[in-house]
Amino acid sequence: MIELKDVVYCRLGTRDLEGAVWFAQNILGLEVSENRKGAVHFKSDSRDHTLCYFEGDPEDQVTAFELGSSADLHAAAATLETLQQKVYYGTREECEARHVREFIRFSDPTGNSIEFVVRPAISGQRYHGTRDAGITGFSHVGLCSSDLERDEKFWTRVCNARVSDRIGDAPLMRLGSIHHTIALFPYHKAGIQHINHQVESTDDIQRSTNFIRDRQINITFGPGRHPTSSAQFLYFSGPDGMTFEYSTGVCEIHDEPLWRDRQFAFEPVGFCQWGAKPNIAAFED
Ligand SMILES: CC(C)c1ccc(C(=O)O)c(O)c1O
Ligand SMILES: [Fe+2]
Repeated sequence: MIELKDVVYCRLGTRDLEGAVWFAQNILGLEVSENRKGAVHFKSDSRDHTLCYFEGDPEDQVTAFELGSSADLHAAAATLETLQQKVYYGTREECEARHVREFIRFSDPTGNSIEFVVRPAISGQRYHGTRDAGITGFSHVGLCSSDLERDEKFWTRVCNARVSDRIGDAPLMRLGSIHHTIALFPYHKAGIQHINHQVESTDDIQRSTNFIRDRQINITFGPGRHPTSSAQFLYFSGPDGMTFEYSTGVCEIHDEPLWRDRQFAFEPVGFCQWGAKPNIAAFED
C-alpha cells in the first residue's frame, strides 16, 4: 500500500505566464515565493510553495503528494511498475526546482500526471497574500476521472485514500482527518478539475464573492454550502479555464473505524444545500 501523507502542490503550464502570475497574486491572493526563469512559485501557507505556474502547455498539469521516506518512494515506484505504470525519476535539478529531496512522476489510470515527493520544503515564513483573501492553505484537488470505479480502486487500494462520501459514483477521499484531499470528477479526459484553498471564515467567502464579481471574473458555482463536507464554497475561473475553489468549514473525520461513506445525488442538491447551481463545463459534458 502506498501511504500518501498529503497533497503538496499543483504545477500548471501556461502560455501566458505573466497573466497567470497576475491572477494568482491579485485575484486568488497567493504570494510569490520564487520567480525563476519560466516558472513562478506561490505560497498559500507555511509550506515553501503549493502552486507553480510554468511556461508550457496548459494541458500539462501535475498534482503532487507527499510520501514518508525515500524507501517509501522506491517501494511506491516498484508497486507502480508492477501495475505497468511507467515511472519517471526526477533529476537533481528538477528536485531542486521543486524544493523536494526526491520525486517520481507517473500517470494515474485516467492519465493524470502525478508526482510523489519526499521531504518537500517548509519555508519557516508565514504566508501573506497580496490581497486579503483570508487563505489558510492549499487543501484539496479535484481530479478528472474517465472511469470512477477503476480510479477509486487505484487511490484506495494501491494508495491509502479512504472514501468519505460519494456524489453519484464520484468519491471524495481523505488521506488524513480532513474530509477530503482528492475528489474524483467524471470527465472524458485527464486534467485537474479544480484546486481548493481553504479560507478563514464565511466573511472571506462573501467578501471574495463581491471582489471577484466586481472584477468580471467568472463565478462558476456559489456561494453555497456542500452537504458532503459541510464547507461553504465559491468557485471561479482562472487562467486557461482552471477552476479555483475557496471553502471554509470543511469537516474532519476522527471516528475513523466508525465512519461510513455516505451517498449523495449527482445533481445540484448533492453539491449545494443552499440551492446554488453549478456552471462548470465538466458538469455538462
Ligand atoms: C464539485 C465537487 C467535486 C465538490 C463536491 C463536494 C465538495 C465538498 O464536500 O467540500 C467539494 O469540495 C467539491 O469540490
Ligand atoms: Fe472542492
